[in-house]
Amino acid sequence: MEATIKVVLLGDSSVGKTSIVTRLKSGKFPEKHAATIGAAFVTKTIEVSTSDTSMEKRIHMEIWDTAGQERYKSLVPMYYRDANIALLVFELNNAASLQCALTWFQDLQDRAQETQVILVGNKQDLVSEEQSSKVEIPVELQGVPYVPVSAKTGYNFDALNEIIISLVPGDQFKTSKDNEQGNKVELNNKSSRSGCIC
Ligand SMILES: Nc1nc2c(ncn2[C@@H]2O[C@H](COP(=O)(O)OP(=O)(O)OP(=O)(O)O)[C@@H](O)[C@H]2O)c(=O)[nH]1
Repeated sequence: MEATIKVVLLGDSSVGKTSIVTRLKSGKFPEKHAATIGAAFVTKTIEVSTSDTSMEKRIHMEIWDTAGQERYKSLVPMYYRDANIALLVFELNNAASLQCALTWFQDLQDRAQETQVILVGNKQDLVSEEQSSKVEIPVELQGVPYVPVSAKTGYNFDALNEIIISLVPGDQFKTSKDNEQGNKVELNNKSSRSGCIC
């Protein structure tokens, strides 16, 4: 069973969106950092194994990392359009960045109601465990899954992956047979369209 989902990261500049993408993709913390220009795109496949091998799932994630700098803000809606999941990233040591995440949440509610949201508090390595679990989540975000992480140490990335997996709707999964069938339909449509044009 396979599913392809679009995941987008939103949040203030320097909260660690690119570092989270790198940690998700390769399990590493990037040595060099440069502010994202516009947006960047990577893919990552997660294998979900179960005791019944016929039920094994593969999730292909198309991950869009957006730029947090103000000058790119107007471009961001283009990237979260049609996203299945949005990671709203803030820094645990910076309360203003949580307010910025709230602004993105309100934007999504206005323009992308279908997108599922995960609130990600990054840089857990810079605060105490108590501070990261006692974050004052704004009331609007209180029903949203929340996970404190550290892109630097890898803390809680298993939990983040699990939340992502749990948010992929069952009907998004197709068997390879379904996919072949989809391709056949697509080919048939193409040939009938080309017939019309002639
Ligand atoms: N201590 C610590 N630093 C981090 C962590 N994640 C990212 N950083 C640092 O935070 C800074 C910004 O990281 P980026 O990943 O470039 O942030 P961004 O949100 O993609 O920034 P923009 O591209 O400007 O939107 C860099 O200096 C990173 O090294 C973390 O978990 N812990």
